[in-house]
Amino acid sequence: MNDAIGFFEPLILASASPRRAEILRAVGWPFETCVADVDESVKRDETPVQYVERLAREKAMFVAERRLCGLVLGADTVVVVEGEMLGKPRDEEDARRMLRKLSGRWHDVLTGIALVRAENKRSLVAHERTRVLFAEMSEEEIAWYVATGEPMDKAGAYAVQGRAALFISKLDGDYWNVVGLPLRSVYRLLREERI
Ligand SMILES: Cc1cn([C@H]2C[C@H](O)[C@@H](COP(=O)(O)OP(=O)(O)OP(=O)(O)O)O2)c(=O)[nH]c1=O
Repeated sequence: MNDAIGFFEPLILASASPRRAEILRAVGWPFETCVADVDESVKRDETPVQYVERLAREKAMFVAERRLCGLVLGADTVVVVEGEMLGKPRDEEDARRMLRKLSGRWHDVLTGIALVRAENKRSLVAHERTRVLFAEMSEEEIAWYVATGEPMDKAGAYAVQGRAALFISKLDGDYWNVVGLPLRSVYRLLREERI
C-alpha cells in the first residue's frame, strides 16, 4: 500500500521552518514548501491563542492567494510564561532573559495551525497547547546554551529537540507541538472537517 499518496492529501507547507518540514517527512506526508512573508507583530489586546491562530491563518492565506489550487498549511508557535508571550529572541541578551524566566517554571507552548484551500480560500483554524517544566538553569548553563546558537530562531529561546532536552523536567501534551507542528491536530482537523 502506498499510504504516502492514498492516505494523506498532499500539502503546501507555508513555512521556512526546517522543523515543520522534518515532522511532515517523518510520517511520510507528501508536501512542498512555499515561504510566507507576513508581519509577525502582536496586535493590542490580542491573547496568545488569538495571536497564534491569526498568524497561522495569515501564513497559509499568503500562500493560498498566490496559488490556483492545493491545500496550504500554516503554523505559528509561541511560549507563554506567567502571562508573557515569548517569540524568537531578538539577540543573545534577549535569549538569556527568556531562559532565566523559564528556569524552574512550568510554561505553555502554543501552536496555531491553519489549513486553507487555495481554490476557494475556505479555511480551518485550531491550536494546540503543551505544558513544559524547565529545570532550574544556572547562569553558567544559560551562558553555555546561548553560546551554542541554538536558541536564536526558536520561540522561547530553546529547542526541546536539541540541547535544551538537558533542561526539560516534564512535558504534558503533544511533544511535536513544542517542536512547531502538532501533527495529530492537523491530521484530526483534516479527517473531521470538510474543507
Ligand atoms: C519551543 C520550541 C520552538 N521551536 C521552533 C519552532 C518554530 O520553527 C519556531 C517558532 O517560530 P515561528 O514563527 O512559529 O516559525 P518560523 O519563523 O521558524 O517559521 P515559519 O514562520 O516560516 O513557519 O520555534 C523549536 O524548534 N523547538 C522548541 O522546543
